[in-house]
Amino acid sequence: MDLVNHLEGRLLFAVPKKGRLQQATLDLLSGSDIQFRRETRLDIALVKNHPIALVFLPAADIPTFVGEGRVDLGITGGDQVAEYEAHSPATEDTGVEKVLDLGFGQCKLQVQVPEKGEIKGPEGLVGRNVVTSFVGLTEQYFAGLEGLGDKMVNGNGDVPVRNQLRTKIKYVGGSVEAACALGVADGIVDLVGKILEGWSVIRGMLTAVESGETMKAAGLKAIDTVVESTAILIKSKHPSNQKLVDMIASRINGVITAQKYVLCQYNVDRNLLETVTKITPGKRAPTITALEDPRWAAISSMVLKEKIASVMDELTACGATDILVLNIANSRAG
Ligand SMILES: Nc1ncnc2c1ncn2[C@@H]1O[C@H](COP(=O)(O)OP(=O)(O)OP(=O)(O)O)[C@@H](O)[C@H]1O
Ligand SMILES: O=P(O)(O)OC[C@H]1O[C@H](OP(=O)(O)OP(=O)(O)O)[C@H](O)[C@@H]1O
Repeated sequence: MDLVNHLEGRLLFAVPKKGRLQQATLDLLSGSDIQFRRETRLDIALVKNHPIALVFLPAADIPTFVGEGRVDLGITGGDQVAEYEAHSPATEDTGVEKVLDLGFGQCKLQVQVPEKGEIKGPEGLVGRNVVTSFVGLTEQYFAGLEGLGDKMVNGNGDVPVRNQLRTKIKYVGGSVEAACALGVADGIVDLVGKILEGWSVIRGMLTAVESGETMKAAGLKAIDTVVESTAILIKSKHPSNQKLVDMIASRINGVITAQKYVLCQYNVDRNLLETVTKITPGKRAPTITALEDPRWAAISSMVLKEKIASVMDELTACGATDILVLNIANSRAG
């Protein structure tokens, strides 16, 4: 099939073609009932049930395609958007707009140095060699450290900040963590992932901790954070079909909300209504239904998944009974 001729009239939606964000993105599309079949080796897939074409691109390239208005919508890391913005400042027609934070792909872009080396803080890297895949953000960061922060304008004959920096910043496309051991760098600026740790009894919620496995394995330690990131849905300044963009954003938001919340149902003596509704206030307000026994009421309320165990403990302690927790398949909120 000549795919290019089938793109006419379709909203172009860029999704990561590989890597850490791909599976969660595909799960979101499936939860949003965006149906497609991707032919082997093809980076464009036509959506069967909407006038949309998915374009599979490297996460790092998605902000450029969206920012230049070649693609209407995209899912990528907030770090990639920040990097794009560091070297391509937005104009009236170019640049990306953030639509939704998607919550997955949590990571931090950090300054790292050899654990056993002499450099203790980021100032120790000024004037030295730094290797990264995020050149724009790293230049901005060291410009700040070197006191060049307010001279970052490239136009009007100003010397680009890159040429004024004393720190030498070099680009590599991957395996950044090897640069110090190989003698190419004194320090690096690289991503450190976050993983869900599990239930914290102390905090009464699910907690995420830094993974840092790659960093530790390479004998490095983090000495500062340049940017924190999660996956985001972005759109171009003038999308070809704003109505469709709104529909997709609303569907994706529904899936994310459904993943974050559970529905908690229980019965309670009406005298306790004021107390228990403070424990389960819901997103807007809890639903209170009358029971056959006029002294009792049934309550139904959305509760953050990460808090449900402590909420159930509190409800039980207050005298609520028949507490049920149900998963939410999908949702739409106002
Ligand atoms: N360890 C990690 N934990 C969580 N999220 C990460 C991690 N590493 C990267 N990410 C997120 O995923 C995005 C894509 O990174 P990833 O390395 O998977 O891309 P890729 O397209 O496979 O690139 P490459 O070929 O350079 O590895 C990053 O921009 C970041 O937002
Ligand atoms: O904190 P961790 O969970 O160990 O993850 C961090 C690593 O993940 C990313 O690399 P990736 O594995 O995508 O490969 P790359 O080095 O080729 O970019 C990043 O660049 C780090 O090297």
